[in-house]
Amino acid sequence: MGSNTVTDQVWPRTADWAGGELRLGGLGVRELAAEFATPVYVLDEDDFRARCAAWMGAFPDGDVHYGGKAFLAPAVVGWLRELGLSLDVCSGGELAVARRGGMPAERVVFHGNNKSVAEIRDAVRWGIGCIVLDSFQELERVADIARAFGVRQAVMIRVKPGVDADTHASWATGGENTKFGLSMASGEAAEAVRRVLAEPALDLVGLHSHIGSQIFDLDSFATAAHRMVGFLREVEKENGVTIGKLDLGGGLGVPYLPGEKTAPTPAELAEVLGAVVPPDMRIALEPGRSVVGPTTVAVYEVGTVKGRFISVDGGMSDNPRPATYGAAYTAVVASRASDAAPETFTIVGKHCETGDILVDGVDLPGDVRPGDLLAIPCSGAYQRSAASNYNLLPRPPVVAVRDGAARTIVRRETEEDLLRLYV
Ligand SMILES: Cc1ncc(COP(=O)(O)O)c(C=O)c1O
Ligand SMILES: N[C@@H](CCCC[NH3+])C(=O)O
Repeated sequence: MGSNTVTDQVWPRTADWAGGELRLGGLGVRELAAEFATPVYVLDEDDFRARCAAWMGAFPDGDVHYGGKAFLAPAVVGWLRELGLSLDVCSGGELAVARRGGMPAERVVFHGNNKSVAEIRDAVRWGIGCIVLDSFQELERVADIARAFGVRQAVMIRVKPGVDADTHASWATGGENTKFGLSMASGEAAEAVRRVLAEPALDLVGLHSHIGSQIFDLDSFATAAHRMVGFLREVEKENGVTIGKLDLGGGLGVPYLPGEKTAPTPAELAEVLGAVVPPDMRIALEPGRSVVGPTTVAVYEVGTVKGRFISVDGGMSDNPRPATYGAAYTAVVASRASDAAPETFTIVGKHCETGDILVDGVDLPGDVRPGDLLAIPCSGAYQRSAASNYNLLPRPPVVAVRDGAARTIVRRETEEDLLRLYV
């Protein structure tokens, strides 16, 4: 463990080491921690932009909608806008951030299995590009609201393609046994197509499916695409219409651990889909994790070392993934070099639960001590966006680094923020 190396795929593009210190975007973590305090999420903006560009390059004739649920901030919306991506939102809150970030309404798609009437009204009033219908009740609601505003609302229908992708059960959404979408197999989805086509206030622009998240197997995407293409052609024929767009959702996985299998690239996904989807069908994709996950490094300060337990200044409130899903991470001592022999440690947070573990077993220099900075890579997706105030910890900031400059894009919560809701 003499000198750290950043040769592995889990680190963002601009990560490097100087004298045992991790540098991101040209800035050392010690300097970042001194300026922004810890815990802090450091986002490599060049890496984010490069990942967006890779998606755009892989689907030059399609649409890339960033899955905002993975991580969203007005600054991120600005980058997406500039780079030509569209944006998926799944709540009124995400919609508000899209708006704050200046995303044109027509480039925003609204998802969710239970959008409220208020959310739908707000979206339609704003002129949202598309609403993805998830149930018959919602179909009626959106039609009523569009009629009331005197507009014809563009919609897609979310279809269950009947594909059980190989991933954590909580993240698999393409099978019959999921709350999302309408079943292709039972005829529900075909009935939804008929009802939308019969409704003058709705404009059916495409069909949508999303088989789940953190998926490495491109065959699952191919199978879903194959079923969706077949279904789309079938309903086109039955109804004598053309449905231009096939939105195949997000879900491409990323490696969290050194040496883990590499993730398929957007280009590889495009190649697989290109063999299944006819060229006259416009493809849309909704990558979230594969855009933002690897861009961000979580930096914590060690507070205590007790036997094999290293306690840091965050925990399950800023990263609920290990406690919720048993998600595995790696970590390094990022603030100094050490020649001490490695020992296996468990990195824990400061919450009142034994399950408050961030990294369950990682080799670190045996002389790790209070004041050291630990860096956990691949911390960009479903962490800050899923953070809570459990035990009334303020949620950490997200700092974007680029070319030797750092700027806060989400600030740290303060005690005042925590107290503001109490009446
Ligand atoms: C409809 C939809 N689109 C896109 C995504 C983004 O998925 P991921 O972050 O796995 O790419 C999700 C989340 O799984 C989703 O539910
Ligand atoms: N929250 C999950 C992903 C959920 C996918 C959202 N549609 C995770 O941490 O990996």
